[in-house]
Amino acid sequence: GCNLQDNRANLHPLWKGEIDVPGGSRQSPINIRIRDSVFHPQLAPVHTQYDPNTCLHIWNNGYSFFVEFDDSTDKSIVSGGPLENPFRLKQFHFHWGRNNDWGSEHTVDSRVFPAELHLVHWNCSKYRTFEEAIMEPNGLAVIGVFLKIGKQHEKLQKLVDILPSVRYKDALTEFNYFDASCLLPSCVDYWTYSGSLTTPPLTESVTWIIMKKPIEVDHSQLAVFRSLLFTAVGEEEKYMVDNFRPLQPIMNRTVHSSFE
Ligand SMILES: COc1ccc(CNS(=O)(=O)c2ccc(S(N)(=O)=O)s2)cc1
Ligand SMILES: [Zn+2]
Repeated sequence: GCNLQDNRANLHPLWKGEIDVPGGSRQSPINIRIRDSVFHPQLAPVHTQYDPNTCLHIWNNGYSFFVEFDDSTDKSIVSGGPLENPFRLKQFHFHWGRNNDWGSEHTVDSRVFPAELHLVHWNCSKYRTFEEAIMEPNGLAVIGVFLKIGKQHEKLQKLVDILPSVRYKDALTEFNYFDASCLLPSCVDYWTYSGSLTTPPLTESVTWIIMKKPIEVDHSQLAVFRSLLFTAVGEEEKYMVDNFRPLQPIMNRTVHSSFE
């Protein structure tokens, strides 16, 4: 968006606070302009090795629902691509809209998708804990995967079926044996750039890896996402929808692609 947008536009409906980080030079999400991306032949495929037994639980944190993993060992990691060393999987979550016309955080040549998956990993070679890593410039690696409406995603259904048990903010339920690699597209092509968390604390600590190809889910699966609530038990119910951050200026960043 242009800089002339009035500052009301920068008050997020969800967080009620400023969502521009003063002095932020590498904020996310961004619009990926394919013709401006630079092919980097040295960018190897990203390699994920996820152990389904490291899956712990699922919880509603009031922004999205998070599936959290045991990150006390190197059992579930991502490596290769733009990463100098392996990063441990901490959690994955999604962003989606109130309808199928929008919902993703990143866009590709201004194309919006109905939802976007984020697989969050932290640099266990350089930092001791996830909480430490989120404050550091190369502390996190987040794989972004676009969702489009199509055939039912069979492996996702196990997750969709349990969502009613985390309908309210702060609800948590046990969730084990889930292989997160089933959420990755078969095509290995991706874009990568330096950015930030898209929710508070908005720290500029993320190496983003955005997969070129979306995965398909059917409309009824996404409809269940929209049945979740931002609000806790007893509060006036607000449906968890439109939990995406507006596009941020690219500033002087280059998006690299792993493909020509
Ligand atoms: C002090 O402890 C903590 C622990 C965790 C957080 C934020 N949670 S988080 O790091 O998992 C993410 C937030 C936003 C993400 S996105 N949409 O960019 O992938 S990931 C804050 C403070
Ligand atoms: Zn996210």
